[in-house]
Amino acid sequence: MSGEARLDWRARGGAPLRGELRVPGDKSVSHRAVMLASLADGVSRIEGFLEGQDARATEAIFRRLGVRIEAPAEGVRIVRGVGIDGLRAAPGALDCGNAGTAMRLLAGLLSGQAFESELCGDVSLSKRPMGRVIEPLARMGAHIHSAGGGLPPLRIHPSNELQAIEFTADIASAQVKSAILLAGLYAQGETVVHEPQPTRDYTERMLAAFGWPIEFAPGHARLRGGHRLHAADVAVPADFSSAAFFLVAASLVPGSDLVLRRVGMNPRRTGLLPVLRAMGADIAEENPGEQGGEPVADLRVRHAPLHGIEVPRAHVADMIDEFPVLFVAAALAEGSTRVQGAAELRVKESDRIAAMATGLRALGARVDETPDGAVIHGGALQGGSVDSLGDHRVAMAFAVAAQRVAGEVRIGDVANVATSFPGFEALAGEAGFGLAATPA
Ligand SMILES: O=C(O)C1=C[C@@H](OP(=O)(O)O)[C@@H](O)[C@H](O)C1
Ligand SMILES: C=C(OP(=O)(O)O)C(=O)O
Repeated sequence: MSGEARLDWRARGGAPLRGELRVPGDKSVSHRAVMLASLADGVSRIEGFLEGQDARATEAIFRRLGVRIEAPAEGVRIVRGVGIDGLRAAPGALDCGNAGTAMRLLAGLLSGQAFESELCGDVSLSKRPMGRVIEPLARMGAHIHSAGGGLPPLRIHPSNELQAIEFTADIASAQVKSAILLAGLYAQGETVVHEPQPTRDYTERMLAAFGWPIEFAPGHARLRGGHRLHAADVAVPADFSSAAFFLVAASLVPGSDLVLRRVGMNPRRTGLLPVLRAMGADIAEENPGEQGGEPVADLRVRHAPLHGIEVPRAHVADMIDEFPVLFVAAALAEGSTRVQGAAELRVKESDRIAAMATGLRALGARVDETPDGAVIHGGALQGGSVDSLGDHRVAMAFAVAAQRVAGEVRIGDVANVATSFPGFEALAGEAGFGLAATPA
């Protein structure tokens, strides 16, 4: 989060990736579990909670808003819900750290409260667009003021009563959809959201699990205000987006054979799988099951030569956080890979198209950037220095690239990996990565 010492990595090819591992809990599910458990009547237990800075930022905010949350063991939270109208004002700004999900979902949820609040974030979050939630929430009657140009910090003034809207989104964003649905809990009438492409549906699924009447199908959701949430236990699956780094690394490193245990397989998250398979990857889904209402499976990945493809636009929203590591797979594949329809990557924790293109070029790759994607020409990479720009997924993607590089890759500004994947270095090292932290 903001203010932490800068850290770099030195990464180089290690051993083939072998064995079994379990990546930490899903970030999207962890944020939502704390939010809904806090607003529920009764005591909820969350297991598999992500002990990463993003999810902990949300947890800390709800504590400040008057919710008692105990942490009896790693990954476990006992949340004593205060009821749908039980939050109380907190003095000073509520710090969302690096988490866009926290800020956008809270903008919706706090719009429905009878008190004023302020949301702030770190340097990266302070550059991310909030107009996409401010504008529809204003149509519902919310009063949100941004510091300027739709950027954080956001000051949310109480409004007398929110009115439901029917909203047709022009960007595929689960955060925008969720902000509107959470405001809709407090609105008069029926709130409806239509999306240009279906996005992750955790808010909808979890509202249903906490007993709020909601109708949803891919690309559409509708609910009415005026109900109550009932405490529920949440078992958070392992985060597919964290597993993705190992799926690509094991595909790339000869001799690898790795099993990733109990990975969340919500179809709105697994778009990378058909794309990697179309590139030649050997990934098997074993022991399919269900955990906390979400599909899960063990993923067994073995080394296989990859070749370039045109990434179908239809998969973009379902793999939106996996593009940094997909760029790495493409740079080490045979032939070229084209990514289109992914302009959203430019407004994540960094401009992920520019960050990946610049870093891959520093390692000798040819990458042609376009406004909404890139053409990545595959080949061999060499050692060099890259800057993650403080973006956790860019940092981990380059650690993956280094496993197939002749020479050392120095990766700058990696402390934010702890936002989504605490313990990445240790887990990656156990699996066979050559990776060491070094003070910058
Ligand atoms: O709703 C969520 O939990 C998220 C939605 C996505 O963002 P957008 O809604 O901005 O696409 C994703 O990139 C982010 O990591 C988590
Ligand atoms: C975009 C991401 O998260 P957020 O928007 O919550 O910062 C991410 O984790 O890749």
